[in-house]
Amino acid sequence: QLSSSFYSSTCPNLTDIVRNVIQSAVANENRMAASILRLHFHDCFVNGCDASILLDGSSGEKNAGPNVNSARGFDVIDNVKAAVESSCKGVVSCADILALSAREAVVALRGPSWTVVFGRRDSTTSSQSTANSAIPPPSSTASRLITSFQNQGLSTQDLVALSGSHTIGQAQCTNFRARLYNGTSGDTIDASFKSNLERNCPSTGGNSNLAPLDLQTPVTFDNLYFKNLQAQKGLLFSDQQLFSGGQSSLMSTVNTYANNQQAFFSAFATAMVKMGNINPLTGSNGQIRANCRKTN
Ligand code: HEM
Ligand SMILES: [Ca+2]
Ligand SMILES: [Ca+2]
Repeated sequence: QLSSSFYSSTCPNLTDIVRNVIQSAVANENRMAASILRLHFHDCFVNGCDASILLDGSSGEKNAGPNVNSARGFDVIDNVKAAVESSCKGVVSCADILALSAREAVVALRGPSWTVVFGRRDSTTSSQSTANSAIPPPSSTASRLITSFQNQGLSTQDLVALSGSHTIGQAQCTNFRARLYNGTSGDTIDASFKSNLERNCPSTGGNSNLAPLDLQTPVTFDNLYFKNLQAQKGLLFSDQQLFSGGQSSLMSTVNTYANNQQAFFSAFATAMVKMGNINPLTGSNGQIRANCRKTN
């Protein structure tokens, strides 16, 4: 029941306002597009797309394992919200702002566009424990990834398409170190790719050192992520599992997207709309937060 025209009378310039703020944030730091896209994912997988991840508080989602010292871009979302509030006071939810910002972030790095539907409302709670259980870790096997996406109503095609988000952005050493030094059962990482990663990710220390999720084009939204997987050059164990985890439907979907960027773009757009529809608060449930970091 979300709708593309939800704000057409109450905030007719919403798209332009959000686009301007996101474009300038991405121009200032290309990686910010990736960080904003990831915030929308980490919101939607935890009690639906309700801006729960944006609430401050040490017992909330910001301090959950997948987010602490990792999720970023909250200041940019504050700037988007401030710009929206100055034209359309009290009408646009933080959850809708995040969904629209994610699309504008992808478009800013030359990725596909899609129609964003609106009408989500904001939660009054944030669940650290649900974030810890619902967001899959980078050590996930293919079957764990399938189950975790299935729990959100997302298919194996959606899993592979949405994982294509890792065509942009960075990951910290702590999230791929085990592959380099401990060896992960079933891992198939390319040997020279592995030695290159070891240079900036030592066996101890350097936990927050960064490596690009797509070693070829980390600031362009394209299909090279899938070609990397075919070459055993996915950065995270979970990335490589899509091609090498023994699930033939995942592997063949990776091949399809590696061979046809348009097929990836169209599946990504479809999957982003599906993800954005996970369990929204609507009608009189929840609220329109005045400040995305706090309940009213
Ligand atoms: C399939 C399961 C997934 C796993 C296990 C996973 C895991 C991760 C990890 C560990 C990082 C690096 C975080 C850090 O080192 O601070 C990361 C980054 C990222 N993830 Fe995922 N992710 C998954 C799916 C997704 C999805 C569905 C999206 C978006 C729709 C997404 C978007 C991103 C982006 C854009 C980044 C880079 C963020 C930045 O540079 O700030 N990921 N992911
Ligand atoms: Ca949420
Ligand atoms: Ca790329």
